[in-house]
Amino acid sequence: MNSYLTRLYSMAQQPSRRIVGLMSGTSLDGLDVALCRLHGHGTATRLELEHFATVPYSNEVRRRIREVFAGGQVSLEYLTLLHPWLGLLHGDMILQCLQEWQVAPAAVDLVASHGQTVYHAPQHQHQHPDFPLNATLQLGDGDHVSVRTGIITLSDFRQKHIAAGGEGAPLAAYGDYLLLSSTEEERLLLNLGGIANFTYLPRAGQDASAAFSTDTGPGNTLLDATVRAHHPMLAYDEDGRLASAGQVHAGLLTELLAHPFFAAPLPKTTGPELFGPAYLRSAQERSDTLTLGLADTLATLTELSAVGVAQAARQVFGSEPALAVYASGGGAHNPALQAALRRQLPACRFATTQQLGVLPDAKEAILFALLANEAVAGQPVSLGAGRQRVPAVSMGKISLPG
Ligand SMILES: Nc1ncnc2c1ncn2[C@@H]1O[C@H](COP(=O)(O)OP(=O)(O)OP(=O)(O)O)[C@@H](O)[C@H]1O
Ligand SMILES: CC(=O)N[C@H]1[C@@H]2OC[C@@H](O2)[C@@H](O)[C@@H]1O[C@H](C)C(=O)O
Repeated sequence: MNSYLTRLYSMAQQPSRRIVGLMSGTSLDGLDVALCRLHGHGTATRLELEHFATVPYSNEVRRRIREVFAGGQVSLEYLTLLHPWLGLLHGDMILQCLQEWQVAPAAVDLVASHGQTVYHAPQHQHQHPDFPLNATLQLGDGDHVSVRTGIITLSDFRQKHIAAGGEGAPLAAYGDYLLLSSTEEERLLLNLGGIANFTYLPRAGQDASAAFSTDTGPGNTLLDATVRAHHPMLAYDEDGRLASAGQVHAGLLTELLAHPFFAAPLPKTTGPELFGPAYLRSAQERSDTLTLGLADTLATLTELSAVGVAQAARQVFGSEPALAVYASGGGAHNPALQAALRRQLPACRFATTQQLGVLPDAKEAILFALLANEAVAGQPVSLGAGRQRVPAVSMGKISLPG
């Protein structure tokens, strides 16, 4: 029998597994690397985060990803070359982290690699007549990660979710449900990444089918793109200082919110394919705000992200949602965005996932480690046939190093 399959089989029987979870998100800030020890599986899962780092992307790496990122017309050759190249880069970044943490690659059971989303195409967004289906594409080939690191690697998680009837995202519902449900309170886990999304968790032990995840609209992606356009040397508006000095422009906000995405029923997914520079420019033209100052534009985009979250919450929880909200993702570090969220959801209680023992920046990489643990040692996680088509499937393609 293939020795790697034997290894896979024996690790599935182990009481715990050491898994490196990876996430490279829509902000293109870098590769999140989370070395986790996962005990058990399913609702009995216990996770210890041993080490975490975000390995920053150089401007050159970001430039190469942007050649194909969320773009309409891209070079097929460039796309073909970038896929293995990113896999090798991610493999090297893993080895760099393990060396810094003094952990031998042989001591790691699995790598769980999300890869880099370069195009997300739910059917409601692409509406291509030839293809009545959801689709999504992540680059960073798993075989290259596996051969470069010598570690069995799971990758390309989102395809199974689509094959089983979902939109390929958000996948956070699985991890949030297994790790962060509480018997004491219902919770909203709010990821403030390039795209904002939340997971609703009923009280643990209640009807799991009520749990679901949905995107809500832009998080940081438009903020970052606008800052970069004005200050090419800046990656984002640190601590929301620029936005805090501005005023929300009501006319621009109205035009931004006029997009049908915001009124669409939940759950839904989106990406920078929709919430990109063209979307912003169109709203600026309609509201005659093309020459609006940077601070006021950023203040308005910050309010847009918060209103997107609030509108989605109101679609489910009524006009005055009064939930315990736990933020994660880079936007959790943005005081201007946090203030806008409190304005938009005054009856909610806000904290970060740090209060639940989960590092806000590590949560997405941890999710993929957990999904790999379920694929190898668990059973398909069933949240029931509730609001979100949350298919009970194992996810991830397995790459063997040899
Ligand atoms: N101190 C800060 N002040 C303001 N914004 C911040 C701060 N730190 C991080 N951010 C924002 O968070 C972003 C990175 O967040 P994160 O890593 O969660 O995004 P991502 O995972 O790439 O996105 P997605 O979840 O959509 O894939 C940065 O690009 C920036 O916009
Ligand atoms: C296609 C894709 O990569 N979607 C991401 C993106 O980033 C945030 C939001 O949009 C979420 O839907 C998803 O990632 C998280 C990890 C998820 O699947 O839950």
